[in-house]
Amino acid sequence: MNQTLAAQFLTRDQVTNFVVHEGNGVKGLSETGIKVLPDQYIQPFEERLINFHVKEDSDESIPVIDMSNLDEKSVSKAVCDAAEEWGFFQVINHGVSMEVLENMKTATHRFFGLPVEEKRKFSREKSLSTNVRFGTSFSPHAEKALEWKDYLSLFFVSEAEASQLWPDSCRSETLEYMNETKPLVKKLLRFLGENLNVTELDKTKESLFMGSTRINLNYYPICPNPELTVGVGRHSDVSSLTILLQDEIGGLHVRSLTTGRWVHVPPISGSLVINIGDAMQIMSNGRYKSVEHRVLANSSYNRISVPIFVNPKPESVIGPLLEVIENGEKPVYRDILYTDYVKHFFRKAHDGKKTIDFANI
Ligand SMILES: COc1cc(/C=C/C(=O)SCCNC(=O)CCNC(=O)[C@H](O)C(C)(C)COP(=O)(O)OP(=O)(O)OC[C@H]2O[C@@H](n3cnc4c(N)ncnc43)[C@H](O)[C@@H]2OP(=O)(O)O)ccc1O
Ligand SMILES: O=C(O)CCC(=O)C(=O)O
Ligand SMILES: [Fe+2]
Repeated sequence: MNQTLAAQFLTRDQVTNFVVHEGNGVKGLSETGIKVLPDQYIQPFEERLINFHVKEDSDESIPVIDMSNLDEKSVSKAVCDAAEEWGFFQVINHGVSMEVLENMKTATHRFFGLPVEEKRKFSREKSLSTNVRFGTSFSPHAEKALEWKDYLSLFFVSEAEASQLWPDSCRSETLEYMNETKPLVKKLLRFLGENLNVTELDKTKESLFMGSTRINLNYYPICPNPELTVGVGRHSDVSSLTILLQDEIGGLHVRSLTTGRWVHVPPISGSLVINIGDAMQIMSNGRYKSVEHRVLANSSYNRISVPIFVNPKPESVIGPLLEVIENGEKPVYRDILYTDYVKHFFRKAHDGKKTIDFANI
């Protein structure tokens, strides 16, 4: 342990205890004013990549799609092309009001600004339900190097359950954000489905594409040595589709499928970032891509983001859709129980695109 940190925390275990077990999170650690990153946050060289293969001034960028374009066919084509070529895009004029988005960001800051004793009520150890979880990093028990991020993860069951279990400080704003994005989610899924010969988003398809929802409130505090660590390590989401609200700080990077380079996702005021998740890659038999992404830490600003993970129902069996393989296409994934897939994801550290190997034939 280095000299500066030793003045505040004597051992590595004391840091882990303070951050993970006492529930102070990396926000608490950052607010002690530490000047040097504790050892357990130091990522292996190849995972840091701060200047390596990152081209800020690159002519490569994820598509920005204007959802208000009256030519629905061209919007649908842009969405499906982006899902195939990038797995990521931003949408503007998407129908979710600026007020709802701003309220969500304010509520996120309000939750993380609560005293530790209040946030700890939602920790894995204390939470009244596994559907509500306040934590840090991704999977601290499984990780060799921790991530510089705290989160509140909310699995939606019903408004009644949310009113019992979700924190007062952010409940109504989160529910409103979730409800207001639903028409956008349905439209995107309709476009993606039609392109796969799924003619209607009926009850069966709704349950497969959007049968469950998880919302995470992410907090990335100021980091003393961002070049040595990550906010979130390389991963792909296990969702069907993720809708992400980010603030104006930036830091999200996406791996380009054409060049392999890391491309920054620049914050655009009022926009939402959309990405394809593993479940959709599997159901489309690999046509839509669930792409690796990661978040850099930074030394100047606290950053927040709020992803809505739109998922199959946990008890759904997912595999390449009949509509996709009935024309003779060879299935490249097997059928799996979605909840088994998600458990596999949560039980290991982030490892890029490896989760989907679980579904390989
Ligand atoms: C957190 O930082 C993240 C998160 C992400 C997430 C990206 C996504 O795409 S999330 C989409 C998730 N999908 C769903 O929520 C679908 C439906 N849900 C389920 O199938 C289940 O709720 C479940 C998530 C599988 C949990 O099932 P349960 O019966 O409660 O099983 P457990 O035994 O309690 O949990 C299994 C295993 O996972 C760990 N875990 C569960 N939930 C979370 C969570 N929200 N955050 C972290 N870890 C979680 C749990 O601890 C268990 O592990 P053990 O080691 O204890 O066995 C992307 C990037 C991020 O940085
Ligand atoms: O914070 C971000 O911009 C992205 C977070 C993310 O990838 C996730 O929570 O799955
Ligand atoms: Fe993600």
